[in-house]
Amino acid sequence: MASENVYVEHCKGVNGLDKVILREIRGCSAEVYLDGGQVTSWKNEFREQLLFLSSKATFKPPNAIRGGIQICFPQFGTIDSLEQHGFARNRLWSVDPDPPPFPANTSHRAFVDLILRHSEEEVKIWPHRYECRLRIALGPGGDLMLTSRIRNTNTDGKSFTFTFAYHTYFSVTDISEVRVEGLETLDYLDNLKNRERFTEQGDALTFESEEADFCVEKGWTSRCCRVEPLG
Ligand SMILES: O=P(O)(O)OC[C@H]1O[C@@H](O)[C@H](O)[C@@H](O)[C@@H]1O
Repeated sequence: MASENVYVEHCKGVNGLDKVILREIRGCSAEVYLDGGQVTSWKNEFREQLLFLSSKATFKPPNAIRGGIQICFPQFGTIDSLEQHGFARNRLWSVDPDPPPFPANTSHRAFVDLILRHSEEEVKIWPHRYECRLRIALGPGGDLMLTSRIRNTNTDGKSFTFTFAYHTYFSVTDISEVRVEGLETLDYLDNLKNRERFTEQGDALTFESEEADFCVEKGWTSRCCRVEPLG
């Protein structure tokens, strides 16, 4: 094991890409690729996989890894002129060797802090300098926490706007049993119907088939949902 402790292991994953494995004593774990700063696996104490990772995921940078939790920054979806979901998911993040400590009252030992900074090449397509920090922590009970912080490092004091998303692919065995609560009665844009606007009328979002792709709008945030068959 090429690791420094049992909670955090730095090793190589598919195609020799750098990967970090987080483990907690009850058996839960998470895997994070530095490519995309992406969580690709999250298992509970029974070693059950909670995230979906496509069998078609190529693990060939700079292509985004299809599945897990993709980081969409500085643009979510096609809201603006950049490529869909921005470029952070195509970039190689680095590990912060000296991360700020957790607040004293927590007992987190399985965590990794990642950093992504602008590249001069990127500034040509998105003219801003930034530092994006992402802390991925696996709690003692197996809960997974992602905390992100974006810092504007433009030297000319220019502000910028961005959109951000944790684009999460959950693994579900029977889509007809899934209910998403808290978003009902909101408008949604159906991507399978040319982004036509509808209002969900039920007491929860449910899915009638494995073909669904929509974006729910709530205030200044939007949540997208796409259902695809395993594979
Ligand atoms: O294929 P991409 O760029 O990784 O995007 C994945 C999905 O992202 C979702 O946000 C969209 O609603 C889907 O339409 C899209 O397929």
